[in-house]
Amino acid sequence: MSSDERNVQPLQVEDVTVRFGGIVALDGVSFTVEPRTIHALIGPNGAGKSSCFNAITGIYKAASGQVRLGDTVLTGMPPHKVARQGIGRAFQNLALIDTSSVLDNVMLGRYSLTKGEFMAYGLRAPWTMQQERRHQERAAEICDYMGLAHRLHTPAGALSYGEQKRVDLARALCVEPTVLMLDEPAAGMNSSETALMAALIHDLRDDLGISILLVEHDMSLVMGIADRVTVLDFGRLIADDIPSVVQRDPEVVRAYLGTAADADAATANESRSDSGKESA
Ligand SMILES: Nc1ncnc2c1ncn2[C@@H]1O[C@H](COP(=O)(O)OP(=O)(O)OP(=O)(O)O)[C@@H](O)[C@H]1O
Repeated sequence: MSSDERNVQPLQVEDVTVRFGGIVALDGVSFTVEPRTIHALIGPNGAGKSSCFNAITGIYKAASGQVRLGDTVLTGMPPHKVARQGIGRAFQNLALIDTSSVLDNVMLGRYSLTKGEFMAYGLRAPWTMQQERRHQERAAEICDYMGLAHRLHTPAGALSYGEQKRVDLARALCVEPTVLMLDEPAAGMNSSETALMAALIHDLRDDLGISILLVEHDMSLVMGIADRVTVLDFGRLIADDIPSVVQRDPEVVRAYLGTAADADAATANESRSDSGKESA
């Protein structure tokens, strides 16, 4: 699957705040995903990464601020319209239909592009049949690129975890994205599977010439492939730079080590109180 010279625009997150009642999940966050870069969004648990992804894709409503793709304001659009602007998203928790074939699962990704044509499909107008064939051919081409050509008609539930991850990615690619958003692509993978995923993300960027925004907890993956890293902590942006600078940023080190130190302290406290119980 070669690059089709997509017009890739910067994705700009501008002063975005997301609230849930009294909780500020995202607090005036701004950063830019430059065209054709691999951009990582990291932070400890509860930092606001998923809220940021959901605000970009229209699942959460921002209390203030806006998200733009080039000159197009995405804020306020429903998720399927955001997808139609060229924002593809793969999910951490695979949401595949186990009993449907790989091709049918991937075709679901085409929905946002074909929305509005379904009435005509129902009436089986000749031009819609041609359209559907074209969509299926494109979905099959994307599956081929993802190494799934021999699995097109296999039920998704019969695939290995690694293959299912690739089906989910193929589905995200079906909206012909200029920005591909990946939510913990290496979650649940061992080190060799993670290395393969890193190579795949690199190839996607290079072959398609698209931008990639990923949330990932695996720091070796992030630092190995990202051109730029944005770090969130308690909903605030604490760093936004190239990986080598972010790694040495004292506030980032504190955010991560602080979490680890707190966890150690909590464990130590628990074992202290447990031993206290035993001796009581
Ligand atoms: N739908 C929701 N309703 C209420 N609070 C929410 C909701 N979604 C997120 N939050 C809260 O917003 C804050 C940020 O959560 P978010 O899931 O965005 O963080 P995260 O960085 O993605 O965390 P993790 O790495 O654990 O997935 C947390 O305090 C969380 O409890």
